[in-house]
Amino acid sequence: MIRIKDLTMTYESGGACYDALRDISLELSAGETCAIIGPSGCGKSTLLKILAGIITDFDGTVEINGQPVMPKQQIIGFIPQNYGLLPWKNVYENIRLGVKIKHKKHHEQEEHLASMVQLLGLGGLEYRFPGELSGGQQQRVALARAFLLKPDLLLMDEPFSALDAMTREEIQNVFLSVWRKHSVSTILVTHHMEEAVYLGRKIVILSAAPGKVSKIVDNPLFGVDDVRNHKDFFQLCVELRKMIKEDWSM
Ligand SMILES: Nc1ncnc2c1ncn2[C@@H]1O[C@H](COP(=O)(O)OP(=O)(O)OP(=O)(O)O)[C@@H](O)[C@H]1O
Repeated sequence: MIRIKDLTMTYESGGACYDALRDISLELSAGETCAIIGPSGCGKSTLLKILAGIITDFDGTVEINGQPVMPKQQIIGFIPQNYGLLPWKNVYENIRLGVKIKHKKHHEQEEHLASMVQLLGLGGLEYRFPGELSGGQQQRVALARAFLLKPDLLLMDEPFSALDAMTREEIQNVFLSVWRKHSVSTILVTHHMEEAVYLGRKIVILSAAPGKVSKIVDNPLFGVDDVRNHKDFFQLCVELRKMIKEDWSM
């Protein structure tokens, strides 16, 4: 379980202090997915960095399975906005990196790695370096790395943003099928309402800066077969957009 209670995070820059996040409280059951949506600059990436253990200076409580965030002991998969690939390592090496760092048994991973490469459409690119890949291909490498790790918590910062519409839908489906197999607790940041409704069992709407929780929606459509073609899916997206428009204009 992920538990965030009264979280406030303040940045200091050029002698000025400002809150990036204020009084955030949120709970996520083990194996749940949560989509976070909020206006630019409201602190979404900051929240993920706190959960990843990259930012440690904050007020309030953040726990993963009853423990404070301890990246050395917990397996946390984090896909940042710039994908976090090492430019001097090829696709295979980048994908392996996470499990290598976590000292997982290597031979067990090899088969899994090969199927992940195929699943994410990276076949034939294994020996290319990140600088020789498109943005969408780099994003898929980052996804493969995170999926292979089978983390306790998966954090994704706009993970599908560089993909064209068709590939995006395909990879969202890949994500869901991997998630169904492993039930990884996942928090993803997105700017796309359809993506939030498709992938988030819970949808958290943050207000404009400093980010506060303005609404938590338990998504009744999460996991419904072929939901993108349901009229309820369109309806929920429209309702949430309306809610956001009112909230963000306040
Ligand atoms: N290292 C930093 N030092 C000072 N201020 C920062 C730092 N990182 C982010 N900020 C500021 O904190 C606020 C929240 O930033 P953050 O990147 O978390 O927002 P975001 O919601 O992810 O934005 P976007 O949707 O545009 O990616 C912004 O005002 C940003 O300028």
